[in-house]
Amino acid sequence: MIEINNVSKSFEDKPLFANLNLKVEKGEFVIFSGPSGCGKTTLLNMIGAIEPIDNGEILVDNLNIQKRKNQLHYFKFKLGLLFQNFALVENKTVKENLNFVRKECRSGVSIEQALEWVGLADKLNKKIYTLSGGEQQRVALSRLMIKKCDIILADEPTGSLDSKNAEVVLDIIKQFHTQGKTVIMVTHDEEIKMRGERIIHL
Ligand SMILES: Nc1ncnc2c1ncn2[C@@H]1O[C@H](COP(=O)(O)OP(=O)(O)OP(=O)(O)O)[C@@H](O)[C@H]1O
Repeated sequence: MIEINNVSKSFEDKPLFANLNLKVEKGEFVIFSGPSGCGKTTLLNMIGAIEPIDNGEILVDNLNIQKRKNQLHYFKFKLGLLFQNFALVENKTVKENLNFVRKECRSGVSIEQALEWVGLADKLNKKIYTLSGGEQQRVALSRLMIKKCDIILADEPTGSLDSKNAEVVLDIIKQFHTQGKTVIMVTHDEEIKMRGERIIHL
C-alpha cells in the first residue's frame, strides 16, 4: 500500500500541495487527473522518490521512501517507471537497453520472453532510434517485465503515440494490473482516464 500522509510541497515558495493525504491500495489501477500545472507529475515523482517532499511522509508497504536507507531496496525491487519519452538509450540496441537491468533486480523473465510478450521478438538487435514511438514504449514496457517491480508509475505513457500504438501500450499496462501490480498513471486524455479503477482529481 502507498500512503501519502500530510505531504506538503512548494516550488520557490509557491505551495503546490498542503497536507495532502492519499492512499493507494496494493494492486489498484489509479489515474491522476487535473488541469495543467496542478502537480500530477510532481506527485508521481514524489511517490517515485525522485522529487523530495517538504513535509509529511510517503510510506510504501510501511517503509518511508524519502529515507535514503529505504530507497535502494525501493528502486531495485519495487518500483517501475514509465515515461512519455520512453527513457531508452537511442544509439544502443533493444538487447543492450534491456541488459541494463541489473542481475539482482531481475524478475526471472528473460529478455526474449519479455520481447515476445510485447510482440517485438524480431527487434532484439535493432537500435532504438530505428523503432517507432509505439515500439520504443513497448521496449520500455518489456523492461518492466524483466525488472522486479510491483508498482508502476506511468507519466503520460501514451502522450506521444498515435491512437493505435496507444491502444497496444494501454493493453500491456492493463495486463500488468491484471498480474497484480499497482499502477498509477497520469493522463490528460478523457477516454484513457476511464481505463483506471479510480480517478484521483488533483
Ligand atoms: N523543478 C521545478 N522547479 C520549479 N517549479 C516546478 C518544478 N517542477 C514543477 N514545477 C511547477 O509545479 C507546478 C506543477 O507541475 P507539474 O509538472 O507537476 O504539473 P502537471 O499537473 O503534471 O502539469 P501538466 O499536466 O502540464 O504536465 C507547475 O506550476 C510547475 O511549473
